Parts: sequence; C-alpha cells; structure tokens
Amino acid sequence: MCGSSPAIAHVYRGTFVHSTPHTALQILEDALLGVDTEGKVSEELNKLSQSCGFSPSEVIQLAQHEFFMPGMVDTHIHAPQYSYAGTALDLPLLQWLNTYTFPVESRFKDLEFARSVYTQVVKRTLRNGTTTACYFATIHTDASLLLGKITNDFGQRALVGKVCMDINNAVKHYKETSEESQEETCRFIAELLKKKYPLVKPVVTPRFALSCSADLLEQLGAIAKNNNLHIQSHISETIEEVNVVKKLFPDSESYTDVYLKHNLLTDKTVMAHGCHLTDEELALFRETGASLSHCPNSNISLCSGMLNVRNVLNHKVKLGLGTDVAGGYSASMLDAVRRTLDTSKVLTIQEPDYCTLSFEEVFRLATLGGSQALSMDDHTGNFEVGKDFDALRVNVAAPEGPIDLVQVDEPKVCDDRNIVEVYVAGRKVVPFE
Ligand SMILES: O=c1[nH]c(=O)c2nc[nH]c2[nH]1
Ligand SMILES: [Zn+2]
Repeated sequence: MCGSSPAIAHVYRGTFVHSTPHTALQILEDALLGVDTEGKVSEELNKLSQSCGFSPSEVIQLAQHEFFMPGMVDTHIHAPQYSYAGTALDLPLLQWLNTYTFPVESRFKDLEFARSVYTQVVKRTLRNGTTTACYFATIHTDASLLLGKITNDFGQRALVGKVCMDINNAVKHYKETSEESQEETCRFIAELLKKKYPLVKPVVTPRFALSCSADLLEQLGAIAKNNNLHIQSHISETIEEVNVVKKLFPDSESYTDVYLKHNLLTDKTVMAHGCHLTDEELALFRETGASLSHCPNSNISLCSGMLNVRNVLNHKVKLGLGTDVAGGYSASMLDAVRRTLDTSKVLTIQEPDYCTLSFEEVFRLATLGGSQALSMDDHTGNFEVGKDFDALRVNVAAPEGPIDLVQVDEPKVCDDRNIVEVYVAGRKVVPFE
C-alpha cells in the first residue's frame, strides 16, 4: 500500500490514446499508467515511482507499434440476432422483423441454443474490443439471465435486457401478455440483481412502441423508476415506423412524446437509431438527459435512414455508437466507427456545407461518448485517474493484421486483428484463459 489508496497491481509504459470532454483525441507518449488492485487507473506514476519506489523492471513496456486505448462501448446490440448476422438484409425494418427476426428470437426458449449463441457473441465482441455492451436478449427470462451469466463469466461489462412485447401480429407465438411481460421483467431484474455480478446490470427493455401496448409501456416506466434502472428501446428508425406510431398513438405529439408520456425518457435511457427525429424531439432528449445510440451499419443495411449526428451533437444530446447486430451485419465497433464516418461523408456529398465528423470525434463517440450515453462515464470511458481500467492493447504491426507499415510512425487504420489484449476493470479478458 502507498498511503491510503489501494496498492498498484500493474504499471504500463508507452503510448496512451483517449478522449476527454474537451479534447476529442489526446495522445500521451511515453507515459506511465498504473492500475491498482481494484482495477482502477491509479495516480500518475511519476509521483508513485518517487514515493513508492517502483523499480523499472516491474513496468510493462509497450512495444514500438503498440498503444493503449479505452475499451469500446457498444450501446446497442441484439445478442440473439448474432445467430444470423451477415444474412437477411433484403427487407425494410418492419418486414425484416416479421420475416427473419421474430422467428429466430422465438428459438431462444431453448436454453442450449441460447447458450451456444450467447457464448459466441460475448466472445466475439470482447475480441473486437467491446468492453461494455448494452444487450437486447429475447422475451425469455431464463435465457436472458443466462446471457447475464455468460457476460459475467467472460468478464464483459454489460447491461442486459429481457425484451418486452405484448403485440406481435405476424409471429403470434413470439409475444407475452402484458401481465406476463411485467411479472417476468420483475423476476428478471430480481434474479439478475441477486447474482451480484459486479459488472452486469439489468436494463428495462420495451422493444419499441409498435410491440408494446400503452399499458405495458406505462408499467415498464414505473418498474424502471421504482428500481432506478436503465431503459433501452428503439425510436424513429424508419419513416414507415414513425407513421404507424402516429396512427397508433394519436394523442401523442410525436414518437418521442409516446415514450415521454410513459416515463421512459430518463437520464438512464438509451434509444437506438433516431434517424427521423425532429429538432423538437431532440430538445426533449436534451431536457430529460436521454441518449441516442447511432447504428450506421443497420441504418444503411436496412435502408432505414441516415442520422445527422452533427445535429444531435449541436442539440447537446448524449450519443454513442451501436453495432445493432443483426440489422447491422458486423459485431465490430471499429466497423461502427467506419460507418459513422461514411454516413457523415455521404451527408457531406449531399450537402457540401455539412460539418463532417472528424475521425477524432468518432473515436470519442465509440469510447467516452458511449459511456456517457449509458451514464457510466463516472467510472468508464477514458483513462482518467480513478476510473476502471477498460482498455485495448493495440498493435499496429500485429503479424496477423490487415495492413503493412511502410513508414515508421505512420498512423494507419487498423481492424479487430490489431487488438491483441482486452482489459475490463483491470482484468485481462482477451486472450481468453
Ligand atoms: O434494428 C432493429 N432491430 C430490432 O430488432 C428492432 N425491434 C424493433 N425495432 C428494431 N430495429
Ligand atoms: Zn436494435
């Protein structure tokens, strides 16, 4: 022990890249970073080496082409849909749900099928550098609890949601009654919390306004409020969906107002997509502290729309990135980074005065932005002292990597193969033990 703070477990020396609220990309070269026995970023090592007498031999030195960056935060991913990721992208959202998604999700009643898919998706996302994931599961409580167990076992930080839906006119066996949905949500929350997994928490999950009766939405809003829980859902992904919501909820002023009226817009709410939100609706997000998950792969793959991220940021609405597997065909957050940049550039092609997002800004959205969107930025998102050490060790020259370094020190776009180690709360979770 050094003073009253926990003892240092590891010290790393090398390049650290992260974001702060004021600087989109900060590069710290030849820096020292300590991780304490509780997995948190410790005080600056300069001070520690003097007062605690660290010997250089205990320092883990990064190689020349390596750096650490914060773990990425996938703010929206459907774990069961990983089973068909990369297929079935030929229909618009509402038909896609009825034709592919609901029949597949209904199979997760089978716990062995669930175990196999959920193990794959957790391992794959961890390998891809997702240290925090906000998961939709299915309507099945026991399989959703199993997803919580698997994320805990592999050491991924996660919000896990048992999906709620009491309306499904296309696949009639894949829905609950309103009472079942409420009771099973309460059972899911109670049982998951009872496990006391340190990094895995429940999230109240109405699928979207078209799958839930007003009564169910209201009850879920109350459950989230009474238990101070996160909430996740979908909003304004396609124009067709927005129009159907308008018809079904004639008393609401907007799609956002539907959720607001049912107490589902809070500072612990994350809504996926939001491609067609109006400025008035964004103002409601800002007022309530609710956030958006930008899912560009899915938005393009299902031809849903293009979110104007610059406008969202100008409205000071919190925003993170999501893979939205399997509307999005890739479970990689680096893919979400690329698609975010691509979408921003398409908007620029359409409107040359558009203020294109920079790579640095998108890096921040994938890390700190995601933590902010999930209201976890008090303990994750960057390398500030006192935060949990959620980190990726990146080797730009990894032998199996997709690029060649022609010039030394040349900054290059990498991919998942360059992520050689992954840490969550100080624990090395990739490579797998
Ligand atoms: O991309 C999406 N994927 C889904 O599973 C879903 N459900 C409602 N709305 C949705 N959008
Ligand atoms: Zn989704």
